Amino acid sequence: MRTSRRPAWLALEDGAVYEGEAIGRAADAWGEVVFTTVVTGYQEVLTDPSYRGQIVVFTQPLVGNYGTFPGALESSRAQVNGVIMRELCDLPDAHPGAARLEQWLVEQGIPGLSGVDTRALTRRLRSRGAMRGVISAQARPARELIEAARRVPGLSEQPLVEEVSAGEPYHVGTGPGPRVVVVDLGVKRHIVTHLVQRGCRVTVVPSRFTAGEIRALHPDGVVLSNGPGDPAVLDGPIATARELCSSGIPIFGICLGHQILALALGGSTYKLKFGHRGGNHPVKDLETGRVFITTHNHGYAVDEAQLPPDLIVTHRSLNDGTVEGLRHRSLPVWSVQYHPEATPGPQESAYLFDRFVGALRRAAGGDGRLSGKDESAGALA
Ligand SMILES: NC(=O)CC[C@H](N)C(=O)O
Repeated sequence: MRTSRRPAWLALEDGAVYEGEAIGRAADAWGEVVFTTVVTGYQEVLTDPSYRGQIVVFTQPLVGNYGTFPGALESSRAQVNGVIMRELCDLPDAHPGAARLEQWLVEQGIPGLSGVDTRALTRRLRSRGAMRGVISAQARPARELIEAARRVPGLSEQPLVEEVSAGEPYHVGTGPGPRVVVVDLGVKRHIVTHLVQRGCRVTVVPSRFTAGEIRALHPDGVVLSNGPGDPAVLDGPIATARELCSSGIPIFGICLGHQILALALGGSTYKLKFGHRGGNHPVKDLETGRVFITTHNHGYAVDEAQLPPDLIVTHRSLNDGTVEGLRHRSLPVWSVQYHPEATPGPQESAYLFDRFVGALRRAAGGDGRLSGKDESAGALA
């Protein structure tokens, strides 16, 4: 059972203040306050590096009810700046092999609030947009907290990708399949797992790696990973992606990687009002007509009105029409804005990994090298 019950507050930059109980690490936190509609998978959300710089509100009212597990981690540690929920639900004592969420939050150094009216908070974030905010368990005048929220740096002003990217390259998988370099902009573990499960030998490289350093690894294909923050400020990865595209290497961009590809090829991105975060977003694959229920975590999107003529929209959100997938007309370059690895969420978009790895296999199986031409583009389309 939880023993301490300390009041704590969330203040938003628009002047709203919500009261709850302090959970997790006893410390103040700040960040962009966003909500996710996932029902399960709270630990995957909290360890997803794309949430770096953000305080995450769960709309699901009960969080913690199946504990925490090492297998649910999307990176080596919790990445969010803070967490807000309606009820921190105690794990039943009899639950085998699991640890309590609150203890895990303390160990991971994540401050949070429970007991918050998350329906009212979510409605506010939906109507006014994602906002900067602070969490504090220190009794202070509301005005001070609101002013602190207004001083929180924006996502574009923080070196978030550098903070979460691997320091050094590492290898995963010894399979006989294609060699894939994953550019770690804040990669979720399950992206690598999906590649390894399909026989790939994966090398994960830091975001600072240049196109030349990546090509020196002789990859059959490159994955540009998900990651935190504003894609438009990432000059280094954008330049790397541009050079890789022109070299004809097959590339699959996921979420931040999708945005980087669009920017590298002459497109632009914009910030969504409150973003897409959840495990229940309908997306239509425009080339097959099928609709998938998908996992999302993005606050930015590719601007369809500014799309260069070489990029074709392949997937679209059925909630708000945003671009959710792209491919290049002639280069073997594909991307999706959402998360085919899911975790948490429905697994039905894993077909995108099949298509990518299948395209790499076919290209390598022909004349032994990758052509980079229409055949593989068609295979993934
Ligand atoms: N999951 C991601 O890769 C997120 C991409 C980007 N940081 C966004 O918020 O849109």
